[in-house]
Amino acid sequence: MTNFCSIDDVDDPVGWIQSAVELKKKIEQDGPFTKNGKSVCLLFFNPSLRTRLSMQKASFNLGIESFIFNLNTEGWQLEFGDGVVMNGNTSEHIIEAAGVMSSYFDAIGIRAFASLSNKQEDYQEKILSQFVKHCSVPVINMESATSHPLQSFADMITIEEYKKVDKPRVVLSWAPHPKALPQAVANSFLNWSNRMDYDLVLTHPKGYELDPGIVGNATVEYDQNKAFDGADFIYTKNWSAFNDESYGQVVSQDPTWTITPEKMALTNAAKFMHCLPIRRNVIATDGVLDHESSIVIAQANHRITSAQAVLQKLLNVK
Ligand SMILES: NCCC[C@H](NC(=O)CCC(=O)O)C(=O)O
Ligand SMILES: NC(=O)OP(=O)(O)O
Repeated sequence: MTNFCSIDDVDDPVGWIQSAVELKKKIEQDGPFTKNGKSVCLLFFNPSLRTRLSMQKASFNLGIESFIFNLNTEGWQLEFGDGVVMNGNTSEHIIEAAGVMSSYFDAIGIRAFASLSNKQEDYQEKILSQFVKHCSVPVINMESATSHPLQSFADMITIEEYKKVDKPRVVLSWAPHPKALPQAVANSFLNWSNRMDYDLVLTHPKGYELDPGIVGNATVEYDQNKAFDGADFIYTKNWSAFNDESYGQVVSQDPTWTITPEKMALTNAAKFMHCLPIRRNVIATDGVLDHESSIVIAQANHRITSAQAVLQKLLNVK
């Protein structure tokens, strides 16, 4: 056979069906095909560099096969509503999609950013929660509407590695950005940092307050210079407004919040961190990013560490 384009290419269709039934049994008996016999599907509704590649690299390191699926551009448009009459634009319900993928893979990773237009749906985690509900295998959050735990796990590993005192002063600072970005990275950073032994400070302009339940025990300081005083780590991130009146909007692009070498000089020789991608000379200047105190590449490298740790624990592999 040279091609497989139609049944005309099949010399013995009935024989093929019979041998395929045997093949199915053999697949079930013979696996695993990779070192650990496991596979994961990584579903992306949004772009990615680090998450995609670190999850693939971590899978590779563990002998787990990873399959990438860019759902937005390559998949059927999914329906998430219960009881919907699907006579509109959506072609496949999450119930079937999750069921099928669960039958193929041992875990499913999802990246689905916030809409930034519907606060209730975003904070109810409309997409991630439907995958969790309808998948029968573990689901891995690869940045959802409100959180990015793989990032925060990597961030905490990085701080552990670079800290010089037992209880470092860790400052999460808002910085300007031309686009409206989710609160997910900042939320997760606060969630995870609140569980560590940090002197945790949050600084942002008025109007950028985050969910008080997530801010937790962090000290909120509206004066960025005061916040930076004595800091051991400066973790920078932009986020759009969380409050009901201006949810998901850019309410300030104040360039005085950009991280500069002068601001870094206020700290206790702090390390500079950012989850990346970063807009140079908007979030932080070249002078900050190119200085030896910037640990953004080491931080991004720990995305492999966190991904591998999560895959190991979830899939019970070594
Ligand atoms: N996963 C890391 C950050 C992803 C996203 N950043 C962005 O969309 C930046 C896009 C830009 O700069 O055009 C965020 O903030 O949640
Ligand atoms: N930090 C992070 O999640 O990067 P990507 O958006 O490139 O995956």
